[in-house]
Amino acid sequence: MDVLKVQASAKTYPVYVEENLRHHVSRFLPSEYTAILIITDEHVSNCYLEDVKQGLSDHRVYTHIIPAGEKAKSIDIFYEIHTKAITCGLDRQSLIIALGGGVVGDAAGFAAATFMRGVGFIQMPTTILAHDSSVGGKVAINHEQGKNLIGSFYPPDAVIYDIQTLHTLSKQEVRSGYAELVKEALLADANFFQELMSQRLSSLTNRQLAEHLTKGIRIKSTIVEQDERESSVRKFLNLGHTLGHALEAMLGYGKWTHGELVGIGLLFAMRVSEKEYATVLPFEKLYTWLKDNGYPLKLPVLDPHDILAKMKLDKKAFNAAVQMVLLKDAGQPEMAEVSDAELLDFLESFLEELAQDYH
Ligand SMILES: NC(=O)c1ccc[n+]([C@@H]2O[C@H](COP(=O)([O-])OP(=O)(O)OC[C@H]3O[C@@H](n4cnc5c(N)ncnc54)[C@H](O)[C@@H]3O)[C@@H](O)[C@H]2O)c1
Ligand SMILES: O=C(O)C(=O)C[C@@H](O)[C@H](O)[C@H](O)COP(=O)(O)O
Ligand SMILES: [Zn+2]
Repeated sequence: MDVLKVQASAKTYPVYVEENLRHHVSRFLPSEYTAILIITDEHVSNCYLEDVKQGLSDHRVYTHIIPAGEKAKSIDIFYEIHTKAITCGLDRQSLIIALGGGVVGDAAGFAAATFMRGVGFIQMPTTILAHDSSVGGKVAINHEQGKNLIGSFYPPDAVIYDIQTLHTLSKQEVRSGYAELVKEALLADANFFQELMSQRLSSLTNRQLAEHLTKGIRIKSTIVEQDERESSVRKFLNLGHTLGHALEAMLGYGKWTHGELVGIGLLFAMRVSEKEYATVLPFEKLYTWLKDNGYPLKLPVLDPHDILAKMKLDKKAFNAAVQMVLLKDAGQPEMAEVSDAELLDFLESFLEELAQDYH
């Protein structure tokens, strides 16, 4: 089995990646817990909750099912998880397991970080995208006005990634997850980027998927180990997110997937980079790959001023100035401050380019 180790300041935690792990979770628990509360969503619970519970039959186990989708990263659901934890009698030696995609991981993780000021937490990702969200310790819920504005850094005790669960994902969710893999490739591994650009998502084999996920997790863990709390290089993992997050908040949480909008954000970051560094990036290659693989690229009509206002809520902003992750080349990210006037120009021409369908 592939077992990676991630070194955080508070602990080193294992990331297990293999098929069928959900049936044997007890084997992978890193310590004794007094009780376990599994948080999952309404889709994942139908497919996998029973399997996980059976593998934990030697423990006192409770479950709580939250709505599927981005709307569950809300203060109401967060409060609901706390209420459930209190009702079930969880104590400081108890464990919260997040069984699901990034939404469950982020919301349950933030509840675990705050319940009694922190209880045990294990990530059991069930989406491709969650190879990214389950590693690194970022946990959060959304504010109506902006993504992940209420959150914490709270590394898990372990990540148990049963990649057999990925077989039930919809095509849209496969696309969403691959956008984060493309982001990681663009940041750190130009060969991996080329490999992904020659991959049709509809013809992925299990082996290819496992290899891509392992490469993505390695890139992510290498970065977060250097800068857990995002004071320097971790900012690079936000490539494509300054615009992506702004659009998620503007278009209504959950209408588009996180990865779909990160895909558009990557294109925008490339265009800004090309202008800032007078360079040529593989914009056309990425655009064509996104299009060929069915990513939606047509945005509704949006006012660049409104987008800019949302971009300023980005957590990387400094003194009200937008800081973007740009690329000097594939594998060479840089942070740069981009002025409001420049951004308005870039946004206007980018939105026009997308509206004209580029080709
Ligand atoms: N914390 C981080 O570092 C980090 C990193 C990247 C993204 N995120 C966050 O992750 C979230 C997106 O995560 P996501 O894309 O996993 O979305 P998600 O959790 O909403 O899952 C997507 C959909 O797939 C369903 N689903 C999940 N697993 C399934 C399975 N195995 N089979 C069938 N259906 C399944 C879910 O019910 C949901 O409807 C966003 O909120 C984003 O901000 C966080
Ligand atoms: O782990 C990170 O750091 C990331 O930026 C990964 C992103 O893919 C992820 O979407 C993250 O939640 C964004 O963080 P935020 O701090 O911009 O909310
Ligand atoms: Zn992301």
